[in-house]
Amino acid sequence: MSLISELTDREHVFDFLTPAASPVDVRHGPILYMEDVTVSFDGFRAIDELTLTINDGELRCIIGPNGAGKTTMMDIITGKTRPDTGSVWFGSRHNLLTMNEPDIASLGIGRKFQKPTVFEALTVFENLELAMAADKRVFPTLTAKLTGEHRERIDEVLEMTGLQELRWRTAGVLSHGQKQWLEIGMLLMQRPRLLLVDEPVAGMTEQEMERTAELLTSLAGKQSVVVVEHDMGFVRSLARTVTVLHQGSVLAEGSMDEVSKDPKVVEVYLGEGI
Ligand SMILES: Nc1ncnc2c1ncn2[C@@H]1O[C@H](COP(=O)(O)OP(=O)(O)OP(=O)(O)O)[C@@H](O)[C@H]1O
Repeated sequence: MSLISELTDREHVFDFLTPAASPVDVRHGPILYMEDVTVSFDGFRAIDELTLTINDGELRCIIGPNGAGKTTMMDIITGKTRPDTGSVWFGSRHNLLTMNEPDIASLGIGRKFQKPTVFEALTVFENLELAMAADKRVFPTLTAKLTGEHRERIDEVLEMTGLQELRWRTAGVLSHGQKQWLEIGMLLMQRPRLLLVDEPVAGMTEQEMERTAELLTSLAGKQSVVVVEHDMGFVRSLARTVTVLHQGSVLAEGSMDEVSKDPKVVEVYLGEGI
């Protein structure tokens, strides 16, 4: 079909209007399933036969000493790094190893890196608006004027992140913690199914850490959240299942109390205190 006839054919569904992907199917199992995943860099196994399951709606903390493979694991889930062997499934329908980074993101996997990357010159509201526009499922329906539905979503996210009062503030003047919450809010604008959050509380005050724990806890259930964190006090405050990674595979899994008493875990942390 030529471009002209495509444009004049009102029955035609344009590619950009087609839903990004079929929905995630979690009826028969977890939202994320990694099995026997191995990645080597110049012969060094950064991830070594890693098997990990994240349930739908779960809030999971991943801890582990430096170099344990936490970042590489996130890179594999988001399609940034391809494993040498193994399988990675998002629900029972989507084989993530056959997909590229943008397609994985549009399936509903959002990633928050350690440093906040908000648009400092824009207001909190504009940052959220822009995050919505970046969603290719929403972009075609966004007009110069926001629809009521879009405004409602921004209001919802402002409430979830506790930034209602700051909606007209320029993001550049926010505190470090507020910027982190705004960036989490930007990810939420796209209604992700799985959020990967890397060291959210690094550089935060005690009060900001408490607020972040509340925020992440409140997100669980509606979406699944995987938090990689070094701050053990914070992980304890989330009081969820903790997975300890070491040398690219799972060393222990359980509550923070359980894993911190595990002799294998104590040995790995070499008395640093866990
Ligand atoms: N692109 C790469 N090339 C070579 N080696 C790499 C690469 N990426 C990671 N590694 C190595 O793989 C291992 C795992 O690294 P990774 O960054 O995943 O660990 P981590 O648990 O996130 O560590 P940290 O807590 O310090 O962030 C490390 O030994 C690292 O040096």
